[in-house]
Amino acid sequence: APAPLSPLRPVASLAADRLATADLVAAAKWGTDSPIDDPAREQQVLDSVAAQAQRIGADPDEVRRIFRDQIEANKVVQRALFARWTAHPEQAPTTKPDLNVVRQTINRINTDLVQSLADTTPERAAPTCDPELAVAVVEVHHEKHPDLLHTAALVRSLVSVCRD
Ligand SMILES: O=C(O)C(=O)C[C@]1(C(=O)O)C=C[C@@H](O)C=C1
Repeated sequence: APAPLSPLRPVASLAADRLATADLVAAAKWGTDSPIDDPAREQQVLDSVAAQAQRIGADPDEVRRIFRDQIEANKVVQRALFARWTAHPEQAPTTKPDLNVVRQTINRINTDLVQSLADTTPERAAPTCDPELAVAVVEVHHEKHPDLLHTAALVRSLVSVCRD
């Protein structure tokens, strides 16, 4: 019989999907005046996920904190890619995605991630949360085989998932 999946796998999996969008965001911004940091967009993301959390009975402050980490991790990937493309211009992207389209994808992932956080409220409060989250990260690493940068950023994005 297959081993049971970590209950936190959907959370880790969606966080990984969200981080995969950082490559597209970076490509959209590369060579333009749009900075990696967009405080107005961050505020919009945080207000929107907090409102959704409120509607579905999750803790809005906790969801806000977790999404601050999601955004921070996204910027870690974007900054690393900018540094790589600056040092190795031949690796820079040759096509530029539409940032608004990428943000629509991010919005959909945000919605699913808030739902997964709400669904795992008891697991995230349990003393088993840290080991289960570690297992989930390994499972996602094996499933999606992200590179080291994205796996390191994934770990960064999940630091507030386990409640106290
Ligand atoms: O939408 C962007 O411009 C992004 O870079 C993505 C993102 C996010 O993770 O949601 C990250 C950094 C920006 O400051 C704003 C939002």
